[in-house]
Amino acid sequence: MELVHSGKVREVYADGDDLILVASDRVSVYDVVLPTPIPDKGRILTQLSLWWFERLADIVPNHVVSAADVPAEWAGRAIRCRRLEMLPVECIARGYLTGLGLQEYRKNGTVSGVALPDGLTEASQLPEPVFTPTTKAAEGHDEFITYDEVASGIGADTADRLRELTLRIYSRGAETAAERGIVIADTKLEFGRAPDGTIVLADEVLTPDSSRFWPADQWRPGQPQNSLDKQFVRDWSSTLADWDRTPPGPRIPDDIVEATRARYVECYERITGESWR
Ligand SMILES: CCOC(=O)Cn1cc(-c2ncnc(N)c2C#N)cn1
Repeated sequence: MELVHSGKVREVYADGDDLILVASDRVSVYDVVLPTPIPDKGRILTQLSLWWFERLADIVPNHVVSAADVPAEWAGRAIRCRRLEMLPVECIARGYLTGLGLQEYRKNGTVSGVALPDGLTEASQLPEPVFTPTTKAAEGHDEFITYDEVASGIGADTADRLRELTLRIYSRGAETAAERGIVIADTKLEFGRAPDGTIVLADEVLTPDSSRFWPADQWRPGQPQNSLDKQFVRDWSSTLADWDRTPPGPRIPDDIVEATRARYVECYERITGESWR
């Protein structure tokens, strides 16, 4: 099995015509992968992705071949996927304004070329979810691109399909999560094209690594929101006077590791309604 990509929190292997996506227990904050694993994080987020893939199958086909037919050492945290021709667009849907989207809005009043109402602030809910695609930058941060730039790159029909699918998947996810007391503020999806031209949902879907998960009962527009999953690590890391937020970063204390693991279990249990075994 050949390693074809090693990311911050995931590896991708080639196995014949398939790929194996392997989620690690690594956690990344402020774009730095910290050296201490969060036990079960990879398994929890993989099982959450699989739960969403199943429930989104009426909207879009997905790349999952098998969650069982993977090497034993990766059991539960790897997915065998069909190899697609990946579309070079990070398909982001935003229901709330924060992060780079808020920065863009404060500069231009738009995000990815989409005009937004005046007077929005940190964590404002948008009148309706917005498709704000970015490029897949090889290095550094992804760059916002407009819908027209997407269309000129991959064709208007495909761009339209990606926007429609991204917004429908986000809305389904956000509505489902809201019923469970979780705000999914935004999410990043990736799609590929199957040999017959079908657009297929790939990558991971609606996880706390690909999306912002906020506790709904603490939502207060006008201030940065607590991350449901990463806040303990963020708060702890911000108390470190002697860490300049460059790799490798300091070891995470046991209590923060355990509290963070518990939050990933909570995300899984609240979204799926199933207890984590
Ligand atoms: C240099 C960047 O490399 C990666 O991101 C690796 N990567 C490839 C894929 C992928 N390639 C085909 N078919 C797929 N189904 C998928 C998925 N998911 C995902 N990440």
